[in-house]
Amino acid sequence: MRAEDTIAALSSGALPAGIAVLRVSGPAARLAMESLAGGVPDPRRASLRTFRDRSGVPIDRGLLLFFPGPGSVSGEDLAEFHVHGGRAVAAAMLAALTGISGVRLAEAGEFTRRAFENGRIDLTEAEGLADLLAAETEGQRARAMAQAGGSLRQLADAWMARLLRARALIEAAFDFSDEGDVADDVAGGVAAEVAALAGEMRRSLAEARRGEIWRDGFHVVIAGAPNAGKSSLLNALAEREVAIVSPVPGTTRDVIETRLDLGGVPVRFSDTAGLRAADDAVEAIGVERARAALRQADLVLQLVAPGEEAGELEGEAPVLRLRTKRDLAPDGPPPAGFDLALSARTGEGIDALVRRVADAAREAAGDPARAVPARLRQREVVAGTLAHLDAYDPLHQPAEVAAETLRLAADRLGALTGRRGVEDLLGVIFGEFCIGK
Ligand SMILES: Nc1nc2c(c(=O)[nH]1)N(C=O)[C@@H](CNc1ccc(C(=O)N[C@@H](CCC(=O)O)C(=O)O)cc1)CN2
Ligand SMILES: Nc1nc2c(ncn2[C@@H]2O[C@H](COP(=O)(O)OP(=O)(O)OP(=O)(O)O)[C@@H](O)[C@H]2O)c(=O)[nH]1
Ligand SMILES: [Mg+2]
Repeated sequence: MRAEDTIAALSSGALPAGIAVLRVSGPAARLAMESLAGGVPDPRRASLRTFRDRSGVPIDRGLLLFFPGPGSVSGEDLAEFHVHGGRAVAAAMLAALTGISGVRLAEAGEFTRRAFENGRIDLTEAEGLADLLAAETEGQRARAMAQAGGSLRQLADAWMARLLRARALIEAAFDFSDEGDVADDVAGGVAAEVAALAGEMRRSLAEARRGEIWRDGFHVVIAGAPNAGKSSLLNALAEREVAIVSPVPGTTRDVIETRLDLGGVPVRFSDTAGLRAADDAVEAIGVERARAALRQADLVLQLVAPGEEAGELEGEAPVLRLRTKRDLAPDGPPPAGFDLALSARTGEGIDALVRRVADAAREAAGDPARAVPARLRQREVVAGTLAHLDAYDPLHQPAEVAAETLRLAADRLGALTGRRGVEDLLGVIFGEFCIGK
């Protein structure tokens, strides 16, 4: 990537569409506007123009916007061509734009990458933008919007400020001491502050699963003996035939997943193979997968058919015990030892179950706007910083070693916002975007 390149792309979605937006960012953006529209409009004012190819033949009539750098979203001169959203229109516009010397097609995420490289946004905000584009539920949108707006950056900046202050105190005490030593009272005060900061980071990491739930979904695993009615329940929840249902025990082998939006929280339901000592080799693999799913679950629905006993389950997730096929004994008393009775056939109890799961998911996910290091990348940075902070022991370490430990911690923490040590990761982070973003 070269910053002197000007990049162009279709930034709006699949064609055909009502309108297509083509964006051009970089030093040749003005030239592009002059070449296609015959001039540069006033900044940030929509202007109706005829766009022409290099021979002067009209391509379309549309709106042109100019966002001068460095105040634009990318931090560079940025032009937007809003045209009719036909395939041939967009293709002709892109051909005309890339025909201009110095203008080429953008790669995935390259506009956002430039915003990062020009200091308009930090890495956590770029990751928040990626989440915003991927958001499917209301809670996901709210969470991503907060992070794109800087919630996690502010947390990272506050941590960094405390760390830098601790370093400054140590370095100053260093400079003023005769023996190159740090007085015990200064060292002790800094150690207390570093321990407090480490405690806060540890609590934040402990909440990381909440952020992951907003991003990936609250994971509900449907488990139980063969024929308990697991796949029937999955289909009832999904309101379509996702999984094969049959009277043959051992029908399901793969883990079959369906995603629902429950009150704004993304929830993943996994139907699994019936748990038993399987003779069939393929079924045994399925049972192993079911066990693995149980270990990953946030909540387990343990299904038990009438006349059967609830067995022991693997994993540590909370369990809701459900008596299935309620229609076979509709007038019996509520079964003892069960949270709910339901019937996939009549639908009885399904709404109550959905409410229970939605409450559990909401409770586990917490406040969507709360800033937590949710992504693996973010968690690794915080855990790595924490490892340095935990190693800090100025009362027992030589002063230079202690000071170096804090320097390493700050270096590591800098990677959270991307100010340091992230060069090799940039391709991974921005490659996740679509072209035109
Ligand atoms: N057409 C279009 N819609 C869009 C975007 C865009 O780039 N183009 N956005 C892209 O993601 C989002 C909006 N975000 C934007 C943020 C800042 C500026 C901007 O030009 N800021 C200038 C001027 C501010 C002002 O006039 O108050 C600045 O910061 O100096 C534009 C869009 C969503 N919708
Ligand atoms: N009467 C009645 N039958 C049901 C109900 N739910 C499931 N069944 C029947 O029970 C049998 C097994 O249902 P499945 O949903 O395939 O059971 P499963 O737990 O997925 O079974 P495996 O995949 O083999 O572990 C099928 O014949 C279903 O039609 C129900 O609510 N009422
Ligand atoms: Mg099944």
